Order: sequence, then structure tokens, then C-alpha cells
Amino acid sequence: MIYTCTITPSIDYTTYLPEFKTGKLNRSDEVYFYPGGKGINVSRVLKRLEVESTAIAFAGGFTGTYIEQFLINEGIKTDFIPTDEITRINVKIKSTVETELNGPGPTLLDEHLQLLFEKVRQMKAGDWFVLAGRLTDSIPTSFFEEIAMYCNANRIHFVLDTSGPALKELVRLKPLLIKPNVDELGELFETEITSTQEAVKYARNLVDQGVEHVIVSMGGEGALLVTKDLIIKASVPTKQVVNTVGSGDSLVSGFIASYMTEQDATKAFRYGVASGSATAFQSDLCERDDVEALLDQVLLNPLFEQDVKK
Ligand SMILES: Nc1ncnc2c1ncn2[C@@H]1O[C@H](COP(=O)(O)OP(=O)(O)OP(=O)(O)O)[C@@H](O)[C@H]1O
Ligand SMILES: O=P(O)(O)OC[C@@]1(O)O[C@H](CO)[C@@H](O)[C@@H]1O
Repeated sequence: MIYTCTITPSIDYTTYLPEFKTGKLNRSDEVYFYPGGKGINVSRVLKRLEVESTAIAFAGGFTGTYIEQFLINEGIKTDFIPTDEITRINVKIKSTVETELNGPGPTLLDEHLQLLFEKVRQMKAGDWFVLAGRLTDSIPTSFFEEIAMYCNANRIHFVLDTSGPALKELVRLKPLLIKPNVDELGELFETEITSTQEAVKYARNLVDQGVEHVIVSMGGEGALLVTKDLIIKASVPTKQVVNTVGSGDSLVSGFIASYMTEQDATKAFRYGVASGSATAFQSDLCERDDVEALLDQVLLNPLFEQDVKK
């Protein structure tokens, strides 16, 4: 079973308008209320790719109820831990450019964390634990380290898609996959990455620390896969972009969905990138047919260590 874990879920209030003027009253007539948060997006895309998962999340209030009910209606198993706080609403404004306003995550107490650990203790060898999204400051990084160590010791595949200080600490615990975008990778090494060569260098550093697969996503510029044996750059299909929110999560879902059946990192990477792009080309997350229609348009270009070092 795949378990996704979203510490900070959200409703993504997504609104489209031709022009967004700051400091003015703006009106839009097209709005959507998607359940969001990175782990939740991963579960939703997995479902569309016909892979079952259980979505674990900390959620509360009317927004928490809305998110859980939405997932249940889509046939996704949920295992939510209730919080006293109302789950955040993140605002996504789609205009000439995309503007996002994300709220803070919940303040979690020790009892909440113990409930989460209990769930992890029920997982079995061969299961997947996908920890995705912002990890609130109210949780010490040591808590996630314990979870990652538990996963390693019990052969639970650990996938990590987060940013900030926790990412720095947790890469040491050898996740099966991490998927920073290029800015998050730069943040991890306190630098700005301006070329594929640099991205490969830092991704390679993470592989040397023990991460099995590092995927660096670069929006419309494609993505990179770096493992012990592979360095591959993928170019992405070109089409009108509608909403890129969740495209990184779709990449993660596509990779897992393919890798868990075929254990072929190159194929899984192609499937992941096609999933990311299929999401970018529509308002909500991608469907399986859209992903498969794009597969041939994802061009994989192997890079060689000597070329990258130039
Ligand atoms: N403009 C685009 N055109 C085609 N594909 C895109 C575009 N933007 C994103 N994608 C697809 O989505 C993948 C992930 O994109 P990105 O690097 O923006 O992830 P992210 O920053 O983690 O996104 P998010 O946090 O919103 O999920 C890319 O590798 C690509 O496959
Ligand atoms: O605040 P975080 O947890 O970093 O990001 C949350 C978020 O922006 O990420 C998802 C897209 O990846 C959205 O569904 C959600 O609103």
C-alpha cells in the first residue's frame, strides 16, 4: 500500500481572471475549490493512474471536513488526524501570471505526532510512505528523522518531497526518491542554480549522500533524473499551460505508479514527467489518458559525467 502524508493540507481556492490588479477590487467568475497539499495531490493523481493509496493528513474545521469528503467521493482512502484549527485555504490566482498565497500549517502537539507514528508503525515491508509538502515549524525535524529511520529499518520505501531545513536533514536518511524543484535544490545548497550542469552537480551530491533517485524539476524547462548510474535530462511537451499547481506532485505520482510495477527508473521518469506536464495543461490534476498521450513527447537525453563536468 502507498501512504501519502500531508502535514499541511489545504483547500486550493483557484480563480481565473484575465488581469489581476494589486490594490484594486478584482472580480472573477471562474473559481474552483480543489483539495490540496502535496501528499493529497499525490493520492489524487495515483487514483487517476489506477493506483490505490491512503491519504494521511492533519486536518480540522469545515475545510478539513470538505477535503476529506472530497477525497472519499473520489474513491480515495483517507486516514485523517483531526486538529482543532481550521485547515488553511491557499489562494491560487491564475491571470497573466500565476500568483499563490499559502496559509500557515497547523500547530501540532505531541499527541498528534504520536498518532501519526502509530500509523507508520502499522505499515509493512514493501509499503510506500510519501511525505510531501511543508512540514510545520511546530514539529521538530528529529520527529521526521525517526520516521525515516523507522521506514529504513522496516523496508518501507520512503519518498520525500519537501523543502527547507527538514529536507537538508532528511536526505541523509537515504530516501528512495526526492523531487526538489531547481529553486529548492539551490536553497538546499545555499546557492542559485543557473545551469543544467550545476543542477546535476548538486543532485549528484545528494545521490552520494545515499538518496536513490533525485529528480530535479524545472517547470517548462523539463526535469533531470540523477541516480548512481544515470543522468538523464527530460524535455517536456509544449502546449498552452493552464494551471501548474500540483504538477510537481503529479511527477512524483507518475514516477511511483510506474516504478512500483516495473522497477525501471528511466521509464518511471518519463511517466512522471508526462504526468507533470499533463497536469500543467489543465485546471485540475491529470488523468491517465492525458498522461499516456504525452509519453512520446517527453524526450529523454542521457548526459555523461564528463560532459556535465565541462
Ligand atoms: N510550462 C510547462 N510546460 C510543460 N510541462 C510543465 C510546465 N510546468 C511544469 N511542467 C511539468 O511539471 C513538472 C513539475 O514542474 P515544476 O518544476 O513546476 O514542479 P513544482 O515546482 O514542484 O510544482 P508544484 O509545487 O506546483 O507541484 C515538470 O517537470 C514538467 O513535467
Ligand atoms: O505550503 P506547501 O505545503 O509547501 O505547498 C502547498 C501547495 O501549494 O502545494 C500544492 C501543489 O504542489 C498545492 O496543492 C498546495 O496549495
